[in-house]
Amino acid sequence: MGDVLSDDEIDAGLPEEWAREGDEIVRTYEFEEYLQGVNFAQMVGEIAEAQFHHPEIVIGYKDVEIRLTSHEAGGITDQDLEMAELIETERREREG
Ligand SMILES: C[C@H](O)[C@H](O)[C@H]1CNC2=NC(N)=NC(=O)C2=N1
Repeated sequence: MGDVLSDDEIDAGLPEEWAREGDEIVRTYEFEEYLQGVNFAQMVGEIAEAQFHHPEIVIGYKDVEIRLTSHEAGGITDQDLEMAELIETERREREG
């Protein structure tokens, strides 16, 4: 578990489309079908288990909100930024 990052480090490392909200980074993904969102949430969960770093996942009708923070560190760390990058990469690969 890394240390909590500075505002500048967070701004520099935040992937495109992600936003910072206090001690969390967040992105909401839109889908055409409900089950596409459910499957996406499963993918995120698998990445989280592999990284042992777990986001909050809120599945809506045709969207999924992902919120990341490092609970033990008490803020945003490299693990959160890395998780966001992994989610982005995996989603791009699956979208083709
Ligand atoms: C005991 C503690 O829950 C574990 O070390 C892991 C599990 N997954 C985690 N996930 C997140 N987001 N933050 C943590 O601090 C964290 N800690």
